[in-house]
Amino acid sequence: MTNEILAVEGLARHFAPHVSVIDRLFGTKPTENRAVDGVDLVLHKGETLGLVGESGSGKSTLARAIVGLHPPTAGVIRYDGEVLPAKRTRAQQRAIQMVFQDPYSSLNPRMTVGQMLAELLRFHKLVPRDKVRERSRELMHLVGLPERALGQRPRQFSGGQRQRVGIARALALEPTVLLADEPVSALDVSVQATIINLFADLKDTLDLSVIFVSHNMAVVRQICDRTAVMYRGRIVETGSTGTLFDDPVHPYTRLLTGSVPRLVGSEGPVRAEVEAEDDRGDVRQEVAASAARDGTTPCRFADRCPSVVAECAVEPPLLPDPRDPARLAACVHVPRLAEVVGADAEPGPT
Ligand SMILES: Nc1ncnc2c1ncn2[C@@H]1O[C@H](COP(=O)(O)OP(=O)(O)OP(=O)(O)O)[C@@H](O)[C@H]1O
Repeated sequence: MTNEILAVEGLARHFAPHVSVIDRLFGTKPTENRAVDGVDLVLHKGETLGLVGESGSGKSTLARAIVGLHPPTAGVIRYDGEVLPAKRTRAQQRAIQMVFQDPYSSLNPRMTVGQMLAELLRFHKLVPRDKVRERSRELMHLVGLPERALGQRPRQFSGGQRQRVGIARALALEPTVLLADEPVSALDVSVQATIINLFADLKDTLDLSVIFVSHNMAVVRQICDRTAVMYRGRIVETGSTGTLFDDPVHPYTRLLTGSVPRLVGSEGPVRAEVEAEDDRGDVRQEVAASAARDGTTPCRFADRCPSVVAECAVEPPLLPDPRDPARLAACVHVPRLAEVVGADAEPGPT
């Protein structure tokens, strides 16, 4: 008996390299972009899992792969225990839906909201034809928009209202898993809270399981049960949100979480970009030299890590079993850090 709704196993998504004029001139071979490079992750039923990391760490690519927009280079995605095939059935497509950062670019500007919803409901045969209007009205009610919104086009809405339309469109397909990719980062701060609250309400009302991708640590801290930290295509730490934020063990997580105000719901500036203090240049050079000499791959964070040591010339293994409820971190320091922070294991979500 498992309470997992989604599991990602060894997932990779690499992009072909961009060959520049300089590469052509000098005959150099650019390397492929390993945007997602061996991710193991589980999402439990009814849980909100935060996915954090700075820009370019691969969060959106991972989310898009899960929803089926990017075919994986390697690995599998399981939904309710079943491996999802390359070509998903309509029911499998419906089960995992995404809410995008910029709803404007994902909505057809020429169609009214009513037309968009009717098209989806009819295509997926979710309600009898004569019930389409009624279901559309229900969806407006669910996302807090008036029924008259059905007659309006995307440009007639404010940013927050457009995001509500984007959410209604995702919900029209009756998903059980919702991936929200930076759903509030394009909105005014005053509107962000209302959309966050809407997500929390919908999750409870509709019994959804949610992956919430965000730069905004304060929001993640507020709404996510567990959090996974991504760095250069890999998950470097996972744990229950409270523990991970209060006692981060991976140096990257420490920087990421330390760079934001502790106050939940704070409207202060939040930075996801982190810079390590550069006082370990000699060690970094030593790590790079020894990796080159021995043909090893250094830890991906070694070139920025404030805790870098000689052992970082060898990349730490991927996180162990993501089903382990204990907090996990892929770092050579973690056994030592874990000793310092005390008992590390904690019960997983039920
Ligand atoms: N379609 C694509 N083709 C080529 N490279 C891509 C594509 N999509 C993403 N990438 C690259 O993959 C890497 C990860 O990007 P991704 O958008 O997944 O990161 P992210 O963590 O979501 O960043 P952000 O928070 O800024 O959206 C980046 O180097 C990006 O340039």
